Amino acid sequence: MEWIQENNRLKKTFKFKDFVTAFGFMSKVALLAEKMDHHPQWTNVYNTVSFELSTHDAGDVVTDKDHKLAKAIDAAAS
Ligand SMILES: C[C@H](O)[C@H](O)[C@H]1CNC2=NC(N)=NC(=O)C2=N1
Repeated sequence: MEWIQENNRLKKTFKFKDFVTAFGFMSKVALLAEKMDHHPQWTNVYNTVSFELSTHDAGDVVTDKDHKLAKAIDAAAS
């Protein structure tokens, strides 16, 4: 699955083999989000992590910052 843009959100869901692997990925994303000063809206259920990215400061729309974070998230997952 790729990132899809709908309702002013950039969305993607990642599935891992188990919770520990999913949480390891989330730890990486937390650090890179902090470094980028751009933070995802996300949910985690067991081995699944879902993102809905938008830029609150820009009025909750998708900006270049979200596209950059999406790329970094993909890199963290691979
Ligand atoms: C003060 C701080 O730089 C801002 O509040 C940053 C933090 N992280 C953020 N994350 C997201 N997703 N959108 C923002 O507008 C945003 N703003």
